[in-house]
Amino acid sequence: MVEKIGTLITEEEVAKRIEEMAKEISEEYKGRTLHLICVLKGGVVFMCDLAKKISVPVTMDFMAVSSYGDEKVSSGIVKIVKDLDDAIEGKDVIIVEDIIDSGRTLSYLIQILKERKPNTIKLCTLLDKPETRVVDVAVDYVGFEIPDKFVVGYGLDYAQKYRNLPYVGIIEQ
Ligand SMILES: O=P(O)(O)OC[C@H]1O[C@H](OP(=O)(O)OP(=O)(O)O)[C@H](O)[C@@H]1O
Ligand code: HPA
Ligand SMILES: [Mg+2]
Repeated sequence: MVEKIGTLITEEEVAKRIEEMAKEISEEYKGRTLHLICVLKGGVVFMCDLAKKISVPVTMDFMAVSSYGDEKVSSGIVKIVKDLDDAIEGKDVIIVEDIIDSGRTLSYLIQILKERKPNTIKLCTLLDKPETRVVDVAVDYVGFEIPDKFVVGYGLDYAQKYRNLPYVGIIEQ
């Protein structure tokens, strides 16, 4: 089935906002090395574009979690599919996500990663859907607040499709 996709945030708007976020992060982490943790798969497109605009030294690691499967509603269970390769003890970490929706994924991740004793740990997400929050999470960097709509593109999927769209879209039923 081919869904019809409407545009919510254009490619240009995303690029502009990512530049602003990268500038803010670069200023805050001046003189330090920043360890970016990408939450796969959704976070990968955003993290690549964000990292390219950050001016302080950056290292990267990747973690894969899954709670949505092929559905539009979270199963409520966050499953680690791939853990980090490297220790984060003493590092200045930012967890990079495509979206915070119920909050379950980031709340779970921050909890388990704090136990590994990073020097600092912050959260960064391209999209935030505040209306659908089930678990409270303090996010440090937010690209855009969006309404309660299932979105795709820029890393976000529906049944694994549409991650490569260069903009954020909404599936029109
Ligand atoms: O705030 P939440 O309700 O937890 O939703 C946000 C999470 O859900 C999606 O990932 P998903 O589990 O679908 O895996 P994916 O990144 O591989 O698509 C998205 O990429 C976030 O990681
Ligand atoms: O709106 C969404 N779209 C795609 N994946 C998601 N995972 C949580 N919310 C969403
Ligand atoms: Mg997903």
